[in-house]
Amino acid sequence: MTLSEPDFPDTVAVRMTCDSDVELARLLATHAGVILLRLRTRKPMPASRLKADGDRRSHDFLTAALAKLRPADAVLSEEGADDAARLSARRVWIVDPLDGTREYSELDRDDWAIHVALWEDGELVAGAVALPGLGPTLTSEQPPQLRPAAAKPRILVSRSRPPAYAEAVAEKLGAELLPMGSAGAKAMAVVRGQAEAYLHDGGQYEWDSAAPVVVARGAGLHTSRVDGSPLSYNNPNPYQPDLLICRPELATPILSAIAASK
Ligand SMILES: Nc1ncnc2c1ncn2[C@@H]1O[C@H](COP(=O)(O)O)[C@@H](OP(=O)(O)O)[C@H]1O
Ligand SMILES: [Mg+2]
Repeated sequence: MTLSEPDFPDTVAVRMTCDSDVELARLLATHAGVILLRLRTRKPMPASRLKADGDRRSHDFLTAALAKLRPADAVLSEEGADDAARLSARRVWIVDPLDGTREYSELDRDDWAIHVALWEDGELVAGAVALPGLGPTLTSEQPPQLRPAAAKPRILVSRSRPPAYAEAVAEKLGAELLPMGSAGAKAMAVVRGQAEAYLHDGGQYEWDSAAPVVVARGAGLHTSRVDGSPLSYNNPNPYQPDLLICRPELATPILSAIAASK
């Protein structure tokens, strides 16, 4: 695969400044965001085409850049064929080239994201989530300081597929549910103090949560499955159907409410 002309100079710039894995994650996610913003604003096209082109272009950029800049590492991407070599690799980049694909194709929405995470020797060690519609790319190393929590907890859920028990959990906690697209956008809204929790159940894959989770951990948030068990990455089957990211003081109350509501 070759890099397209407008992308190549940026990749050269990345190569000159990318000794740090977290900095590389930040630069790649941010640049993929530029590619996606450009595609979205350049000329009108049907939503189905925009989604397909966005997924493909961002994936092509990320995988070509990683092949060039980290040739010894494996990659697990939502948009690529899964290569079993990742199961014996020490370092695996877990990427979602466009999370919130549906929202990306709705031109007035900004709840979509690019996820770049690095798994090394059994753990997520670095990552970045770009939010091109909103501006910032957040990383596991320099997340913003957590703001004070709202008195009435705000729990983010999928716009299209909220957990069946979400209403019951919210009622038990005296919380409100806020629908939003994209796992990365929801997780970063918790990091940025716009909500207290993100709850998902019913289906998801490792690339949907790897980068959001490592950034959220860097910010001091709780991350787990909805039964409280640890999240684990680079598994033979990357299906990981549920997720809780929340302020640490809400972990026990939310997990108890989930257990009582499921
Ligand atoms: N039930 C389900 N099964 C598989 N993937 C799901 C899912 N619910 C949500 N997801 C994925 O999780 C991400 C966030 O979803 P949502 O916006 O609904 O919260 C989306 O990723 P992509 O946009 O990368 O496909 C979506 O496809
Ligand atoms: Mg996704």
